[in-house]
Amino acid sequence: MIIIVTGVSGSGKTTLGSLLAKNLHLPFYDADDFHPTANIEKMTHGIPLTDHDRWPWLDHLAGNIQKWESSGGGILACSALREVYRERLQTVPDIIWLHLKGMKEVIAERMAARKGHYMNPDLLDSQLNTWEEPGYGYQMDITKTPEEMVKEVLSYPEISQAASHIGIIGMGVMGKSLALNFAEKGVPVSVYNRFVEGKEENIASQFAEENTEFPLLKGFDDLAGFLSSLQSPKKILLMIPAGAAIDQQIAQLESSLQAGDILIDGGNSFYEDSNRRVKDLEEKGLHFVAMGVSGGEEGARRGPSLMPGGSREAFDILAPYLQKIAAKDTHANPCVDYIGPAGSGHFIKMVHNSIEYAEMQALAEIYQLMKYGLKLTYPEISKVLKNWANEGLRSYLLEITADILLVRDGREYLLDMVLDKAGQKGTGSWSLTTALNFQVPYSPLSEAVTARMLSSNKSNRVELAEYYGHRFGAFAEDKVILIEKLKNAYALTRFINHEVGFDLMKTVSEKEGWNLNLSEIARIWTNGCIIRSTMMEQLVGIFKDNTSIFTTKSLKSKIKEMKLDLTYIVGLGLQHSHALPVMSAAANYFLSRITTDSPANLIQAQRDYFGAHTYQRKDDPSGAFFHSDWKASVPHPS
Ligand SMILES: NC(=O)C1=CN([C@@H]2O[C@H](COP(=O)(O)OP(=O)(O)OC[C@H]3O[C@@H](n4cnc5c(N)ncnc54)[C@H](OP(=O)(O)O)[C@@H]3O)[C@@H](O)[C@H]2O)C=CC1
Ligand SMILES: O=C(CO)[C@H](O)[C@H](O)COP(=O)(O)O
Repeated sequence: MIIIVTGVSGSGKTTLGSLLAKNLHLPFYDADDFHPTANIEKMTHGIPLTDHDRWPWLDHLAGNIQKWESSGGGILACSALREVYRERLQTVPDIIWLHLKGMKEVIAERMAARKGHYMNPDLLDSQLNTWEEPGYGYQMDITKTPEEMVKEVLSYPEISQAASHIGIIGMGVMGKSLALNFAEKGVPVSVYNRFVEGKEENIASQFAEENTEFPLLKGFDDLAGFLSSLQSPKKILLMIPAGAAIDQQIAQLESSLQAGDILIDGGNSFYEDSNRRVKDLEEKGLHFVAMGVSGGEEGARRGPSLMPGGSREAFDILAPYLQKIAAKDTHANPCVDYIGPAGSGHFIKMVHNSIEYAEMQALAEIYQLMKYGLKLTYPEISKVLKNWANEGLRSYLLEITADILLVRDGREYLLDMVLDKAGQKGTGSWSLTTALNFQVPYSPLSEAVTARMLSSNKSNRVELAEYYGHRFGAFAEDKVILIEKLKNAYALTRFINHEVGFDLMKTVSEKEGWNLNLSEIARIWTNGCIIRSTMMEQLVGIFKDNTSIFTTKSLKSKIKEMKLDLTYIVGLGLQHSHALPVMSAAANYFLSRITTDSPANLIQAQRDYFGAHTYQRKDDPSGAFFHSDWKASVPHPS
């Protein structure tokens, strides 16, 4: 939405425009700020501008208007005294013109009261003489207060009924937060939630009513009304559960959409479903953008990490909007970029979540070791984690864990009241099946999923704990030394978790021909998402020059040092009956990756013994396959 406030100098364009911008959450621009120095010099000295002076300035503004419109709109205060000037600015359709009108005396008084403005009050006569009365737009009486004028403007049909740039379906945790994020960035947004009689009624309209500070947010409880409120091409973001709900929602929408309209699935859909949907909808002339969204409720509201894949053409249309709502990296660049074709955006979100699972499990293991092994109190553990954050291990998950440990429920810690059965919705398990399908070793990350499964069978655990008399053992070692070793063990586990996830992305990208940019993915994950961390910032540089964390020269000596502590901690923990699924799998994974002589020669021999599966020989570089009659060759004791 572009609104241009016109009128002679001193008529109150800047006051009304900036107040309106605040109310509509749109950026405000003052055309005076775009004048070249020569024009300012002239006006300061009371010399009227000629058309020759104005054309380059107007052309510059006209170009900006197009840019502002494509990135969600803006409000411009510009004298635009003559019709030819206004025509020059009319570079996008549907500009809303507000023309400020008032008596010369009132304007002169205001100009005289103005401090620090370069416009010489003597120019008022020249301005009034140049002014050509427009036959369109809204004529506004400047004797009203700016607040009264804003109220009046907000009731104009062009604004109150303006077509929305984005539509969101699904007013759950994420949909609501994203809607407010868009509205706050000045993007006109319509929202819709399904109507289930007696259960889910008027969710979207109520939501809009609860958020009247965003006049460009409109709520609809009927799908037809929602769809007709959207600008063409329609851009509809689905924030509903993955699976059948997405297919049903697409089926319900399809007949009302036109070629070129864009559907975006921002949920945690399985990427193979997204592969299919991108293809199916493309064949029907519709664009489908399968977009991973991370950051939870707070991220969605304040700035998520966004991973859009699928239709490139649609991404280019959506980019200005997504860039507005996304988190910003350390260089203030938005944490969003086109990921790749088909379901690649959902694929990397799935991998993100499996790293998330492993990072959470690693912290759970650290917490367990500190609580039962080191006998630290919750505030002590929290303090250690905060220190680690300040010593280079900062991550969102580490920080929230340090917070969680301090929360009380009456006299108890709330954490002690939380039932130890971990839930999961699918992305973790899908990552494992995908890794298996692509033959990518995934043990540390898969252990995190398995740990959640094991935790969920609480009654069986309780029964077996009693049966075997399981108790966590306490460590006798020096606490300070052990905490340092734990820190290194945790740090290396994190590198390994990320190596595993990025390795899956590298392999699938090569096999699917997606050309995923690992460094750019790391950049998108440096802010907004759940696995954001200082390590992720390091990975941006690492994946520019390396395809593996393990071959990064600058990390080699540190990794070697941390390896000693990881293996020590895993050994110590296991000896003291602490299950450490992710840390031990990480140690095993790393050792297996750096071993020259693996015992797999025995596996091959066994396979050949019982099934004639053949094997290759170390002393035959040709790679030929051999079979031996192992049984017949066993020397019998004489
Ligand atoms: N919560 C989080 O931290 C994150 C969630 N996600 C993903 O985003 C998506 C939405 O999550 P979230 O907002 O948390 O979920 P919620 O459960 O909070 O909201 C789900 C929304 O979908 C609607 N809905 C449910 N079933 C259907 C259906 N069959 N047809 C149409 N609408 C339906 C619900 O409407 P009603 O109220 O009528 O039931 C509700 O508005 C999911 O895919 C989730 O995995 C992604 C990143 C983070
Ligand atoms: O996508 C998310 C964050 O990025 C979800 O919040 C998270 O993955 C929840 O998944 P689960 O319920 O399986 O733990």
